[in-house]
Amino acid sequence: MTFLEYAPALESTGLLNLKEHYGLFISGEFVDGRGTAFETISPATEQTIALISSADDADVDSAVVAARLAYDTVWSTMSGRDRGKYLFRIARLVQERARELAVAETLDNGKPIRESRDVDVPLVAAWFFYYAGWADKLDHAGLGANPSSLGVAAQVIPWNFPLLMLAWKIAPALAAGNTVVIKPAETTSLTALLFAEILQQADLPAGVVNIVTGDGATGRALVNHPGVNKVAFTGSTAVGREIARSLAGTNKKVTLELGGKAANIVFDDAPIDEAIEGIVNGIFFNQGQVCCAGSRLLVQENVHDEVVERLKARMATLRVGDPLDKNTDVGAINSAAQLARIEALSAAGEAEGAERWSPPCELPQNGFWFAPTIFTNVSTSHRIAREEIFGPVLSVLTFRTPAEAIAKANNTPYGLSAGIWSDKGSRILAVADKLRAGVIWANTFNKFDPASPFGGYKESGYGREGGKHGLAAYLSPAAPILASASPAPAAPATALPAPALPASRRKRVSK
Ligand SMILES: NC(=O)C1=CN([C@@H]2O[C@H](COP(=O)(O)OP(=O)(O)OC[C@H]3O[C@@H](n4cnc5c(N)ncnc54)[C@H](O)[C@@H]3O)[C@@H](O)[C@H]2O)C=CC1
Ligand code: BAL
Repeated sequence: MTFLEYAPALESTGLLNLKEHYGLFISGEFVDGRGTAFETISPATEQTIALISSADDADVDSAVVAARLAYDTVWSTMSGRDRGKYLFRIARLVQERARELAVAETLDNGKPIRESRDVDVPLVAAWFFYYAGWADKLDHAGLGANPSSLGVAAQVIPWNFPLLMLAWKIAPALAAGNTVVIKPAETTSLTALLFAEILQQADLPAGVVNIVTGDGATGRALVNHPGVNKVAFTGSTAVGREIARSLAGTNKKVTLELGGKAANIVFDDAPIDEAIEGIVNGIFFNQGQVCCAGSRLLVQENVHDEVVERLKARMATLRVGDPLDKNTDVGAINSAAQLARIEALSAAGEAEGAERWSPPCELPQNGFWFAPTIFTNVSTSHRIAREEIFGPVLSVLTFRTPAEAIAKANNTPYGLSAGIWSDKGSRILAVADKLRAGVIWANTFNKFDPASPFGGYKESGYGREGGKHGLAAYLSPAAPILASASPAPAAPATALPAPALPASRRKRVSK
């Protein structure tokens, strides 16, 4: 079924006016890609929404050339204050088109509309507002006076938060004075292309942001393009590792935000009602397709039975189904491939002896669905306790002492996030101090704020996004010019004048 046949069902929303075919966004215009176009479908129905262009190597090259030209001629020479005005304008336009963006995101990704509407899209606007404020304050980014932008940033993003990850990448890059070529994930390119329309509405100078759609081959061509100065990637640890390897020995600055296997630690003195909500939010938000999901529940042994019983009762209230229904709690899995991964790991959990439970729920016939699932009797050696499932599947382990909780929480190759639930602030601080995780929530989970740095240790990647750390990832310190004790030799009379450098790249002479 084509989108046009499917469209009447959406007309009731009165919001979406999608095209049948979306091109690449290069130098401020939509252009056809030279690769083979592909369909983007609704994971909740498997119906086609639109046809998306695919960028080949030549298209990627055009996008990088456009970004370089915009960097050299417009963006790196513009004042921070003026760059900030564009970011503010983008944030306002995101707010104006918020309902449309939320519906499109839910349609293309499968996440509940309640999340797109109340979390993803408001945070997108918040990210642009936040970094708009930074654009004329780069001297305070922690890199000394007059830090310089890097040049062209290549950004590759995943499908779990399509528009939000785009904002996490583009907003700090632009605020710092870089230009961008970004590649959305192949299953969720739609909202990036609606965002391109917003860039046109905002009159952002051509080439400052370019969007190339396609699969992993497009991403590979982009990150390896010699005209790129900075690479920012969010996605699987396997691809992150490949990117790190392929960029070793180049002078590209790299940030990688990869997988996770977060421990959500519940002590026996925790506020249990709040903890149950935090556990549910930690693993069922966005169907658990979240790199920082609280996928391992570590619960103190003496409250294990009570917590599991209350958790199951709460899970039985979750509504699974149509993501466009505002009462839905758990939507569709993003793709058939992701569903297959979740099913395979869950089957491995059962085969290894863990006890599996899901509330009774009727799943839709078409589309990609997985019921909220909890595994008890899990041991640390089980695959479901070690590997990222990236689905609505919780593995429950127990501990007796804080030391055991810390040891189990850190017993993972990942180090992205963790949660601690306890009534005692001193205990929370003492445990947090020993957890090897980049983000630690206390008596809450899955809270995001643009001012707060986000990123991991170990196989969860390196670098931080958000806050001034996220800004610094797109800057380099001004090169110091050392004052000489003896006077500098006079320039020969015939010397040519030095070429004028853009203001942001001029070096400061130390006093
Ligand atoms: N950290 C996170 O937020 C995410 C983690 N994942 C994890 O990865 C698993 C697999 O999901 P996938 O969609 O296959 O992730 P992936 O890492 O293959 O895809 C993420 C992005 O990277 C691009 N890509 C793929 N290969 C590339 C390459 N060689 N060079 C440059 N870009 C490339 C993709 O087109 C997509 O835009 C999931 O089950 C989950 O465990 C997936 C998505 C997001
Ligand atoms: N990649 C940042 C949001 C998440 O998946 O946890």
